[in-house]
Amino acid sequence: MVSDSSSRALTEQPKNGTDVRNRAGIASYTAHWDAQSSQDTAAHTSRRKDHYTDVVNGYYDGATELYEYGWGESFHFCRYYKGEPFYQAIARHEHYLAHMARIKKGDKVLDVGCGVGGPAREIARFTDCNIVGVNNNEFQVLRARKKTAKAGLSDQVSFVKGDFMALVEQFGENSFDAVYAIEATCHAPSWEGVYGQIFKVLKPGGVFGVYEWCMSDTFDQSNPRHKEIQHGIELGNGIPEMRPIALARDALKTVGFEIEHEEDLAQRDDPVEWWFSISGDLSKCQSMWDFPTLFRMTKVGRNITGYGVWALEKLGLVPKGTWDVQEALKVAADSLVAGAKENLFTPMMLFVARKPHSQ
Ligand SMILES: CC(C)=CCC[C@@H](C)[C@H]1CC[C@H]2C3=C(CC[C@]12C)[C@@]1(C)CC[C@H](O)C[C@@H]1CC3
Repeated sequence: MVSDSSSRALTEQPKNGTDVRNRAGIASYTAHWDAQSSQDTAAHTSRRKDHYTDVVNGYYDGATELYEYGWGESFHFCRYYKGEPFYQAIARHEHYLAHMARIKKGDKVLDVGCGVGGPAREIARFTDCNIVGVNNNEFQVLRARKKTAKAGLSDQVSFVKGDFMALVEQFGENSFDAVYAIEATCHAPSWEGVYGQIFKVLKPGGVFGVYEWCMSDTFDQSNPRHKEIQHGIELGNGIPEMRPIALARDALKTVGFEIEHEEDLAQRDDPVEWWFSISGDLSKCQSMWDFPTLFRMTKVGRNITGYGVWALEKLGLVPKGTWDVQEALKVAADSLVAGAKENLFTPMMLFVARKPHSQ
């Protein structure tokens, strides 16, 4: 059973016609970091973790429409096979997680940090399960509900505005057959905090599957180049603190999970790298349908988007600060590609973890 508070949230009516975004939050988003990675200290990190809701909401209030424009409705990366079109690969990555988390027909599943619901809709169709998506960004929750209604899936997939650091309060203990998170729990101030909540809302014997964003084992905080890449990934992606793989593994174990499988999917010997679609290299285009997605990341494509956002902001058609977030997204793309090439970062550290039956 879900708790009263979540039932209330599930029946909340969208505020039609109202822009729920926090404009001041968007305008001040980049101020959570010192612009120079060398000057961004432990005190900055600690402040971002204390104010993670403002950091993450400031980012997504500004970035969501840009994401949809540049990437679609599933806000994550994926592996690619040769000749595989972009959206097919994105969906396959979601199917793979559903398969690894053993999600089956009729299961009650929680999607932690569900974005605008692209993965939830796809996994619901793929497995015939029922999904609740939780997300602390109201703008995304409203968009997720709208898109889901349009897809005719509202009976199967619903969305709750809520904090992933307080899932028990929202849903009650032992509520879900399975939980998954796709490139979302890196926004949490601590992995122990969010994984601990996930552990509690899972039924005993239930599985948690996650694609985690991590710095790799070769990452060295004291190396200025590594720190520069880490800083760019944080600032460009609304992440209070980028942490190493070992910390995610330890956090899962500390809160009580048994890790059944782990694999950094970025380390597979893929002929098409996961980061090709943000590299701006048109020669890597896998299908003609992917041309628009790839073109947006070329120098010309980036400039067109940049001027477009600048003009929209001047005309008051997008909130003030959206241009800054768009600039931060360029930093994101460059830092992610650098992190991948230098083997310092993965967006697809897969963990499949089970809550013991005895709990
Ligand atoms: C932030 C986290 C944890 C996950 C999101 C991963 C990706 C979906 C995004 C990471 C960088 C983003 C960029 C864009 C779309 C979404 C990402 C790939 C753009 C392509 C959106 C359009 C802009 O003009 C350029 C962006 C570059 C970065």
